[in-house]
Amino acid sequence: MPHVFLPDLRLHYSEQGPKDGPVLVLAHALGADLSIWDAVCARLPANLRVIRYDHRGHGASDVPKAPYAMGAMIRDAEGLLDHLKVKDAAFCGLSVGGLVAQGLAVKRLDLIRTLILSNTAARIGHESLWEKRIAAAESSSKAALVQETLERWFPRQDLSQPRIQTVKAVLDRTALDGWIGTMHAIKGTDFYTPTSGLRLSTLGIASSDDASTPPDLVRETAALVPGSQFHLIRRAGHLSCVDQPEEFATTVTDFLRSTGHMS
Ligand SMILES: O=C(O)CC1=CCC(=O)O1
Repeated sequence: MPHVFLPDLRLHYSEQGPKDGPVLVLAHALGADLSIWDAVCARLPANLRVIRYDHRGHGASDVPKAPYAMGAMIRDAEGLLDHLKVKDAAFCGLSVGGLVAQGLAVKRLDLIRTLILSNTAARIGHESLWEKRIAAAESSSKAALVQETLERWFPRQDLSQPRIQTVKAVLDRTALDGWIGTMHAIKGTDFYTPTSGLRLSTLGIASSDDASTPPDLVRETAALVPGSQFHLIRRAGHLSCVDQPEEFATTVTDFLRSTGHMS
């Protein structure tokens, strides 16, 4: 799988579809990696060029020492798209990936033509929440961090289900520096004002059982961008792309067709 060599780290990414196809970029959640999109990617139209990447500190990207800044995470996405000479992409970010999506759209509107904000918000949680989570991650075991994350992301679900065990294996592999470093980036991020200034086609996707970024929060975030659309996925928790990949892929595809991003 390829890496792009950015000034301060190597970023891992993958591509599928024709090089001259309309581009969809997928950015994953905290502690995860690009594999959380596997089931969605298998259901996307073949004429899309789909680019996924691992945030710094995650997957097969390099793991700088914590803490990270949101500005650095946005620069990573910017560096990847510049390296691939991509313009006018649709950018779909889930949770912290959605923060990167908003920040990149604000910074480089030439790169992003269409925004998909999945299970995310202009601000995710309060500083005190992230301080508590960082302190807990620093003092307790990695197993405890993974377990409480799974319980929060997949509420009332049997965690032994194969698709959840696959996510668990990813979380188990994620470096603690990557996880904690990214929590610091989320803690300091509030995009309410910059996102309110965005003018581009935008879709918010929320899940009925997402306690981390509840439907009303996602709806309010998408509504910061005039003319935005909103879709609620039922029977899904924070990782809507894992819980309901068919509906996720259909929702994204229908939206991209409705905006003229793809045929
Ligand atoms: O861990 C959570 O509850 C939610 C979350 C925040 C950022 C992210 O990617 O997931």
